[in-house]
Amino acid sequence: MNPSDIVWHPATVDRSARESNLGQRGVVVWFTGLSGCGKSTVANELDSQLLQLGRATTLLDGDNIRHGLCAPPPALREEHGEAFAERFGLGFASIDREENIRRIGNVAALMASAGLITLTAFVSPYRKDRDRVRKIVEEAGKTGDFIEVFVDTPLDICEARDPKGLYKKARSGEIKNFTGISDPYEAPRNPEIRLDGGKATTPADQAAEVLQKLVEWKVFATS
Ligand SMILES: Nc1ncnc2c1ncn2[C@@H]1O[C@H](COP(=O)(O)OS(=O)(=O)O)[C@@H](OP(=O)(O)O)[C@H]1O
Ligand SMILES: Nc1ncnc2c1ncn2[C@@H]1O[C@H](COP(=O)(O)OP(=O)(O)O)[C@@H](O)[C@H]1O
Repeated sequence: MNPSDIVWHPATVDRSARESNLGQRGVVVWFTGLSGCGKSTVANELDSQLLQLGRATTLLDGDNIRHGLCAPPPALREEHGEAFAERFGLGFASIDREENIRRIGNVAALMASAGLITLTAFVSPYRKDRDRVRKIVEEAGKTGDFIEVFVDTPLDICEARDPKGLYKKARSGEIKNFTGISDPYEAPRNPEIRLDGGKATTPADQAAEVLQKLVEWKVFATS
């Protein structure tokens, strides 16, 4: 197949019309960090705070997306067969994570193009993968549309929390390629926002810190 046979069709209703209808800019707020660092909790809290302010949002959470769009091979086998499951199912090898983030990065960019404040919560451990999403989102919109939020909670705190018992399994070798234990986490060098999970702050305060930046950066105005 020749890629040039697939031709972009310009939309009749453009992004700026959608954004002005909603009274906000479409952006991607990309939470990244170790398992258990607080990504989902803070992103959900931010989602609630934004809803209270009447903002149009959506939230894409790694755990949930891996139940559908990025399901693992065993979840696809019965419905689609072995070959399909092996080809399209995703685990946690670096190439699988790359495809996970590529798929979800494109989905997030589409949602931001629809004018939504798009919150995402993925471990997304590789800098290159996150930087690719930044590029996709900014090419679909403009510089400033991708807001990387590093939830910087030390590994020992994440491991002590271990809400799903995954660190315990990773330590015993039952789970392979576990981020922070047997797989790398490449911390962002210049995130737009860094939340210090090493100090005693509530998820509500952390979410409020992000919210304040969104207002400061004129994603929307508060009345
Ligand atoms: N090997 C390994 N490494 C990291 N995480 C693992 C692994 N196996 C399962 N889990 C669970 O899957 C959640 C991470 O999924 P993501 O899609 O966010 O991962 S990634 O961005 O593709 O790296 C992650 O969710 P969170 O704990 O919410 O971060 C874990 O619950
Ligand atoms: N700021 C915080 N202070 C204390 N505990 C927190 C904080 N943020 C999250 N938690 C707790 O840490 C655990 C892991 O949070 P979660 O949002 O599931 O992390 P992640 O999505 O990064 O895996 C949960 O039990 C949650 O209640």
